[in-house]
Amino acid sequence: MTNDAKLSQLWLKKDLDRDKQMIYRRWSVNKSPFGSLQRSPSHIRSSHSTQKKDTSMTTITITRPDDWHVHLRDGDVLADTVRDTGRYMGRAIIMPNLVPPATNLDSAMAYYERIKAVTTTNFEPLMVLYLTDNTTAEDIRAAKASGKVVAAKLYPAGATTNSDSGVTDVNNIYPVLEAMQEVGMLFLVHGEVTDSSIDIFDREAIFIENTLKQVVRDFPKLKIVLEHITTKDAVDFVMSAPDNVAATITAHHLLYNRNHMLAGGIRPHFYCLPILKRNTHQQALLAAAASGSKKFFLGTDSAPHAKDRKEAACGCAGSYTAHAAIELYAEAFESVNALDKLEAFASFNGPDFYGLARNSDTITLVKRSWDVPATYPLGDTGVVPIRAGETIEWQVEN
Ligand SMILES: NC(=O)N[C@@H](CC(=O)O)C(=O)O
Ligand SMILES: [Zn+2]
Ligand SMILES: [Zn+2]
Repeated sequence: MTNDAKLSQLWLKKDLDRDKQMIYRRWSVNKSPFGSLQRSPSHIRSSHSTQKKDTSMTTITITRPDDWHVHLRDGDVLADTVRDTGRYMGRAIIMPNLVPPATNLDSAMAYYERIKAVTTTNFEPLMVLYLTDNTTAEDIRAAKASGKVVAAKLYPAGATTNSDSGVTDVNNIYPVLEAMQEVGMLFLVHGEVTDSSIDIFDREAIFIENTLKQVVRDFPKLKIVLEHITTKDAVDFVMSAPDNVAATITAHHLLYNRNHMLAGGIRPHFYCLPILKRNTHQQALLAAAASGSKKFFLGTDSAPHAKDRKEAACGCAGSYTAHAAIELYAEAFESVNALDKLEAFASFNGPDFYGLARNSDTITLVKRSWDVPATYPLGDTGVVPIRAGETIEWQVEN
């Protein structure tokens, strides 16, 4: 083939791709009951420019999202994490695994006040109690009555970062779960067994079999969120469970699998718990998120650790995504042609499951590549975010 012929084939392919995109866009505008997908007028687009990506003004406007699982940490890093999450998230479920953890109404409310003190937007933190073997039904009732604490979290003792004072046996908290079911407080679950003889890649699936199925059976009215699911097993379980069972999915588990973490060198910033699984599980998570099922919603599990605590002989578990949460989810949904499902996942399914009102205003995402910094400030240290030194394809308009 001559060079010219090759070139014209290339252009033809580009045009076909563009046609496909236009069809998709039209379909989205017509079919999506939520959100709108628009393109800027053609006269401000350059036609065959190599900058197509930068000048192509595909935009999506969606109801303001919430983050149903985030770690803001405490102390001098709080201003940094709250700034990132509060940039456009309406609300967030604030994980209580501080040192020491927020185990009762007083410590949760003191934490709430520290967050509010550094909040500069309309962002509203939703508080969570950290369950221990010693949590009482009375702790639950008092927390619920405050109106500020909406959930309590099960960390199996030793399962993840700052889980040492977590629950050693789910049967120890049965009276607490009884009270939660009665007063309508959500039960959030880090779903992994802690038995050291169980392979780390199997810990979620075995937790579902050995513990979660039992709790779902014993508490039919308790609202349960299986947090940060990572396996097809979890997707199948949640899909077939009754309506009181739902799950959050992180952006990094939608975008990555264990090859990204382990092939060609070990990349500690992808190390989080539950650990990234093989790509078939990633595909199952993408399918679940893109299915439109109301059972799945946005929970970033953005979990910052200082750079030197991650890049270490024994690095901490947790990945930082709050700098670009909805932007990364947009990439993930776009990768499976499901941008029309992003709004329900990010902005409707969470509040609907929690029994809270949806946000009433909107944010706009623009398809425009930007460079992610190598680090973001985190108190007097820095955190290496997901995609550090690389690009992200979507940007939120200010
Ligand atoms: N996800 C993580 O890998 N880490 C979280 C804890 C958690 O959510 O399990 C953290 O607090 O760092
Ligand atoms: Zn967890
Ligand atoms: Zn978490």
